[in-house]
Amino acid sequence: MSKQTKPLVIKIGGAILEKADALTALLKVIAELKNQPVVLVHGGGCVVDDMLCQAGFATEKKNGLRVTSAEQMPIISGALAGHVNKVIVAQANSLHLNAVGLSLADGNMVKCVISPLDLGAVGEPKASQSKLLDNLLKGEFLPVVSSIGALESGELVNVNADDAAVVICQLLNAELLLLTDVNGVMDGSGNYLSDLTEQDAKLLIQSGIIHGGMTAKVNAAFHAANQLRRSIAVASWQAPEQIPSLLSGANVGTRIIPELAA
Ligand SMILES: Nc1ncnc2c1ncn2[C@@H]1O[C@H](COP(=O)(O)OP(=O)(O)O)[C@@H](O)[C@H]1O
Ligand SMILES: CC(=O)N[C@@H](CCC(=O)OP(=O)(O)O)C(=O)O
Repeated sequence: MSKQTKPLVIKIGGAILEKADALTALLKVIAELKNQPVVLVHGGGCVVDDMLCQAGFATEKKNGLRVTSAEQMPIISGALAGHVNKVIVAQANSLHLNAVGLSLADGNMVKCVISPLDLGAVGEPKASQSKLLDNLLKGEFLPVVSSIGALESGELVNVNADDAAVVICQLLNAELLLLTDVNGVMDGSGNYLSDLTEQDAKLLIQSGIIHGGMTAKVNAAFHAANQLRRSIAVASWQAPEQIPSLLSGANVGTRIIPELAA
């Protein structure tokens, strides 16, 4: 692995686990990315929905973000940092990817504060220390990171997985791919947009054309794009063979365009 190669953070939504062979297909593409350090950040919202429902909890979301009570945290952390994380790690290791499962709090990578959006035990993540990831990447491991974080006080918090991917990208000054179950962001006619500015995104969110989990994703992507001053791709995990061309700048999915401050 070249020390100069910028790491690539790939975020996958939980729905990939519900589509037979989709995760394996993506992992095979990752295995073929030569000399490219990769960190996989995953969600699992649909698994959390199922587990909360089985435990008798109702699911409430605001703009795609789960309102999280302290009583729900054992189930949510068990689903994301436990079940989903270990399924991905085991599958990656069956393809000899040298995967290691982590959460945001491991190695003090990320510190969280309670989100100001009145969502309960939901964390707003801040990049802290990259040493653990630097060492894992140097050792040619594949870090697989869940979106469970912790407050300075030690309490666990639930972090939206797109926000988790953005903070890991900031931590490593990495490239970021947000892979989801659709080909990108759609406009009001159902056409995929090849690029999206923040001004247009605000209008699409106000009119409800961008809604639910896509709102959280687009907001997270602008946060990253504006801070890193480069575009961020939102594309589908259903076509992982497109990842190499996406990395070389091909028009795949929707590019989230940064506001270029004067
Ligand atoms: N304008 C839009 N364009 C594309 N998808 C949208 C849009 N608005 C809402 N969505 C929904 O957002 C979903 C992706 O968000 P989410 O379910 O949170 O994905 P992930 O789990 O990959 O983070 C899509 O499956 C789609 O149903
Ligand atoms: C605060 C918040 O919304 N947390 C998310 C974390 C998982 C997630 O984001 O999963 P996807 O990427 O599959 O949507 C949740 O509880 O669903």
